[in-house]
Amino acid sequence: MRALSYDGMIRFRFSGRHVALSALSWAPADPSTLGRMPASSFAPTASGVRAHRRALLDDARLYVCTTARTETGDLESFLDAAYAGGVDIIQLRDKGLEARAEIEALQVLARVARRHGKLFAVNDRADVAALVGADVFHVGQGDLTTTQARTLLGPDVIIGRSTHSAAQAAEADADADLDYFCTGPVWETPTKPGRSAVGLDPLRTVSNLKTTKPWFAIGGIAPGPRLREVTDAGASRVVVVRAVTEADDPAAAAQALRTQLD
Ligand SMILES: Cc1ncc(COP(=O)(O)OP(=O)(O)O)c(N)n1
Ligand SMILES: Cc1ncsc1CCOP(=O)(O)O
Ligand SMILES: [Mg+2]
Repeated sequence: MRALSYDGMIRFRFSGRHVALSALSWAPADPSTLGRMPASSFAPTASGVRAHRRALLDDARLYVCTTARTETGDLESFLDAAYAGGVDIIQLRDKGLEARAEIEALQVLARVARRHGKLFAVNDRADVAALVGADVFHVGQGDLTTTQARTLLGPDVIIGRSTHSAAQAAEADADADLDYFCTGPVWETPTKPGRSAVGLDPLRTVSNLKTTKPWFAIGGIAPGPRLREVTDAGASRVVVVRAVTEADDPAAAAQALRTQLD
């Protein structure tokens, strides 16, 4: 592996292929300070990368998480269809993948996202997010702290967190190093077994908080009455899994959700 400096970015060459680490124009932290860096240590770079990603996040309405679709072998065509149908952000969320397979699937996702001028996200693993130059990194309540994630990824990566109550959402909104948060699961879902539904009330509360950050409702959302309940409760952005990943026509499913959200 060879590191090359390039226009303020660092590219690593893996067996002839380049992976851009677009977030790495910041000074790496002293490992002894890991977990104790103040938010102000992470001034955005002058690259414009963060501003561009933030602008795309601010406009985002529809966020999809997908597996690597190993059984069907149609990851690239699925991603193309989902973005073409109006999905703004796609996250690879495949708990069964080992790191190398995850990186390979993310390289496909990165390529398709670039083709569409959209954002792509990595779940849970900051090392993987750094290696693939992720636009977005998502953490749950028990994952890395925001400070730990920022220390590893730098200022340009969009960071989001799952919340399961209005109190956690308020805390996320007040976290200077977080860019967005998600609240749910609104309904119980087989996609996140063991996580109880929070219902619509937290959405109403969060909506009344007049939060400063973009936030998404998640969990059991589908086009039609369920999405209407969510928007009536005050959410204007949603994350879905099955509604798009299990659709016969993912582009049409995404379009149906987008039309209802816009
Ligand atoms: C966009 C988005 N929202 C919520 C989650 C769930 O994150 P988490 O609670 O950490 O659960 P896992 O996905 O890690 O099982 C997410 N991944 N993405
Ligand atoms: C990852 C995650 N976290 C909370 S709910 C959920 C899954 C939502 O999946 P679906 O849209 O299929 O109900
Ligand atoms: Mg997680």
